[in-house]
Amino acid sequence: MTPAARLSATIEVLDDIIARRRPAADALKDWGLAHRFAGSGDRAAIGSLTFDALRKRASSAWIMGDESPRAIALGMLKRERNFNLAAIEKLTDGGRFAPSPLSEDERARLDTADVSSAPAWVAGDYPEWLDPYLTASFGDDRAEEGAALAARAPVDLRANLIKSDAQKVAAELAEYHAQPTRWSPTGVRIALGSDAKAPPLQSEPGYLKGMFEVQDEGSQLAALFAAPEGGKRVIDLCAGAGGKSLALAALMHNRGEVIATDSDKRRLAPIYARLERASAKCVKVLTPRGKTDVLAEFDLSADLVLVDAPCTGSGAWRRNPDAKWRIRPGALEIREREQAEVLDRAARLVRPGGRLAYVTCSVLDNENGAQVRSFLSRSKSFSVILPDEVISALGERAMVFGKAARLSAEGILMTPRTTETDGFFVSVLRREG
Ligand SMILES: C[S@@+](CC[C@H](N)C(=O)[O-])C[C@H]1O[C@@H](n2cnc3c(N)ncnc32)[C@H](O)[C@@H]1O
Repeated sequence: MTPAARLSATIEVLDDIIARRRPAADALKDWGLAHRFAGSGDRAAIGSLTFDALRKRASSAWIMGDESPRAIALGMLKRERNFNLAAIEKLTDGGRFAPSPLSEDERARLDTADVSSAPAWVAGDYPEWLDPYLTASFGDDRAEEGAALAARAPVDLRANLIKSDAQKVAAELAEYHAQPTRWSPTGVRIALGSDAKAPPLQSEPGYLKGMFEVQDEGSQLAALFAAPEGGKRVIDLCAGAGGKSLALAALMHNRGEVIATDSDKRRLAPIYARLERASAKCVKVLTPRGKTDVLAEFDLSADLVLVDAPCTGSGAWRRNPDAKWRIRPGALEIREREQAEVLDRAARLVRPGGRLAYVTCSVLDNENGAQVRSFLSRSKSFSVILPDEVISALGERAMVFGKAARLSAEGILMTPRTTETDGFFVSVLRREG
């Protein structure tokens, strides 16, 4: 396909996503099924154009004065891909399979419009209704924080300490210019090229041998800040596909036990293959069984309970940009209720003197600081471990990290703008002994 035909396809896919409120992955899959002539390179290119357009949806529509899929795609070429007017005209020359030529108005806007006078939710590319929530988290910095959440994310890997380390993984992936990350001692980062194409890492021998997993640096830091100790009992209450369980097991050097469970057995299913590949032998998976409490025997027994809570995922908008336009106020309320429930369940499992680490990949205070404050008002035997103490797990990097991240009375907030990670909140609480 020509670049112009790929742009036409992107507009078609965006139309499906926006008009029918469909998840981007479903719309892209259906487009591929209906256009079997498109090769894998075409699909990847259309996918990255679509995700770029979704990242910059509000600001692209703003500069074009139009919210149509065509306007969003054209605006994105200017905002995200830095195409000048001549380059965009070349893609819209009206040729076979190309989008129709630019109108006078489109030409003028692509030439001169910018977001300098736009409201914060436009400059920060997030839904208008979330503006008060992001103001609560970031105040006057919300447009810049939003813009950083609307940028592309690099690919982050976590070296599996059971089999390897960050230096070895970076050397193994030298062809992709992999570099150790700034904060996480287990992190390795690969920057994306200008076309946003990710390297096929899951076919790498090092991946197949369990040397590394794909995991954002912020998620790695959340596991590190939870400070699991070898030889102890750790419960990963919301284990999902096991990203944190694997990181915890590696930090514990496979000593002690990590009990991984989740309320949804379908989400847990991929954990088995991942544990096997990583040789994470200290992880025991407990599959939920109807109404039976599979953790009943563990009350007051855990040295550490990790709650990687169900959340809006607003901290991961860089990786999942259609989620930010699909989220609704009702969904935020549901997540808040689930978070409170899971925190209360976790509290019952923590032994006296043990710890509870509460983690979200959200930047909304309702899901973070407010949730912790509300938990503390219900659970008088817990108190927050000061963030300065928690981040000391970073050793000599802690001081600089403490200046970059937002530390509050409840915990630590990382964001793409401040720590160059996904948005993650971590609060570590101790039960009195
Ligand atoms: C953020 S995801 C977990 C991601 C996972 N820890 C990882 O690192 O890959 C949140 C998980 O919480 C689970 N969940 C939601 N409510 C729960 C509850 N009441 N008890 C246990 N798990 C719950 C969801 O099924 C989901 O898998």
